[in-house]
Amino acid sequence: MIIGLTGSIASGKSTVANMLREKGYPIVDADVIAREVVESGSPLLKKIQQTFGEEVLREDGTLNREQLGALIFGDEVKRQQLNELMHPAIRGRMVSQKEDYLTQGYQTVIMDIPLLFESKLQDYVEKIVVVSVTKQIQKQRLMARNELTEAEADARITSQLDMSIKEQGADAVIHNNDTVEETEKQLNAILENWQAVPR
Ligand SMILES: CC(C)(COP(=O)(O)OP(=O)(O)OC[C@H]1O[C@@H](n2cnc3c(N)ncnc32)[C@H](O)[C@@H]1O)[C@@H](O)C(=O)NCCC(=O)NCCS
Ligand SMILES: Nc1ncnc2c1ncn2[C@@H]1O[C@H](COP(=O)(O)OP(=O)(O)OP(=O)(O)O)[C@@H](O)[C@H]1O
Repeated sequence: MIIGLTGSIASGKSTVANMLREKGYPIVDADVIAREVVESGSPLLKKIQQTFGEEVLREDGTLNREQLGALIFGDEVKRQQLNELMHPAIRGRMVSQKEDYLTQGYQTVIMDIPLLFESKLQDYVEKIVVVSVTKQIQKQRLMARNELTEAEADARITSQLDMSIKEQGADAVIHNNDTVEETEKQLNAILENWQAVPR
């Protein structure tokens, strides 16, 4: 079974993915792949530099993530430009990692894809779990984790689809407003219900 794990920024996807990893499920992580495809010296990083300017590179030639984030969150046109450059490469690697895990004999593969709904990737998975939080908790956790101002946090939150739309498209919703223990209980119930074993 291919399970898509999604939610909104700072809703708790990585927290849930880590629980799944500990239980032995293989995880395809779109955010990790998004870092790999722009490694220093990669053709994609060169294209990003040509599109957005020298300032998105650090002196050592690596991507300046804060700088690129400041450019694209809050500027819809630039964000779409970046998506068009990066998403085909990210999708290709996600699919090949998933195939590798299936070949290795795993019965369930988790695809952690923050933009699953925004990028219309529903057909890449069989079941969708949405990790949801209230707007207030989401903003608090995002500001704390990324050391962002309220305006910066708002720009990131509004660059994604509303949580209620994601919940409507989900096969199961995990409400991550309480303790991580409460979140894990909800996760366990879903896995049991779907009889989703790693191997
Ligand atoms: C702009 C970048 C460099 C900022 O890096 P930074 O380290 O600050 O953030 P990080 O990569 O950890 O992403 C954090 C979260 O931001 C959100 N996010 C990232 N990119 C986007 C985007 N293009 N549109 C909307 N939300 C996004 C996701 O919820 C993601 O989980 C980076 O997010 C990026 O390369 N984005 C484009 C690739 C992409 O779409 N990634 C999302 C998963 S496919
Ligand atoms: N139940 C919880 N209680 C308290 N803090 C939590 C809880 N769940 C997650 N957090 C914290 O909230 C922040 C966001 O969680 P996490 O990184 O798992 O979200 P994410 O959805 O993966 O984020 P992103 O979309 O940015 O990758 C982290 O700092 C995490 O430690």
